[in-house]
Amino acid sequence: MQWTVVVPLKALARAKSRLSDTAADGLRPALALAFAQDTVAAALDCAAVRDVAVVTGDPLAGRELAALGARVVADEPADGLNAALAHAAGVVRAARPGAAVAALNADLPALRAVELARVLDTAAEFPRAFLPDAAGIGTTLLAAAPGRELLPAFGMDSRVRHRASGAVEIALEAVDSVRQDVDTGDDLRAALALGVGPRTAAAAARLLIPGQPAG
Ligand SMILES: Nc1nc2c(ncn2[C@@H]2O[C@H](COP(=O)(O)OP(=O)(O)OP(=O)(O)O)[C@@H](O)[C@H]2O)c(=O)[nH]1
Ligand SMILES: C=C(OP(=O)(O)O)C(=O)O
Repeated sequence: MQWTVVVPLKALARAKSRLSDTAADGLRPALALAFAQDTVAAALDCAAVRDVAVVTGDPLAGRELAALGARVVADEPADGLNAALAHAAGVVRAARPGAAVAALNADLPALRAVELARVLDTAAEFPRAFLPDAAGIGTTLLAAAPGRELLPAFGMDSRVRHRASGAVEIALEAVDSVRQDVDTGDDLRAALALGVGPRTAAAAARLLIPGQPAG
């Protein structure tokens, strides 16, 4: 099965507020964009991915991610993350009613195409499926097979809420790069240890992160 991956990205100026102790106000927008670029580039490189749609109202992010090959969907109805995902899934399905749709967070800078393919191939066995984040509390990917609504419930404690919604939890080993979202300085250190994409590596080099290898 080939998936349309929907990546939500809020305005860069407001993004990654929980990284404020690691990255100053002036550096966070570039860091958030770098995470999204490395996430989208890896998704586009994935054999199980047909195409990538980024749902964002940020003009710079929209231009940069379109340049990588993503389609940009307007951030409507301006009512938060889950509404934006439901809107984008609707736009995708309006054009291709049989589309398999997977929502993927934009903050996965260590994402590897082969690991994403394993997750999506497993998701294809179920009507709806999700992958918990590295912390075991949230969600990094929610997938809906053709003909199934996405029904996104991202946000606080989304692992419990996605499970309660009937989505099957994907329990794969060795897909750390798909689970390692970056919300805090510790998350960023964990992602750097896994190995991040080139844009995040360059952006992180401008931060002074204890424990980060030099060069
Ligand atoms: N299009 C869109 N994406 C959103 C919205 N809110 C959050 N996102 C994205 O959804 C994912 C998870 O978002 P959050 O954890 O709420 O925000 P964040 O910027 O990652 O981090 P914090 O500011 O620290 O909460 C990220 O990829 C965000 O960019 C929204 O209203 N619209
Ligand atoms: C929105 C989510 O991600 P984050 O950890 O970035 O808040 C989530 O886990 O549902």
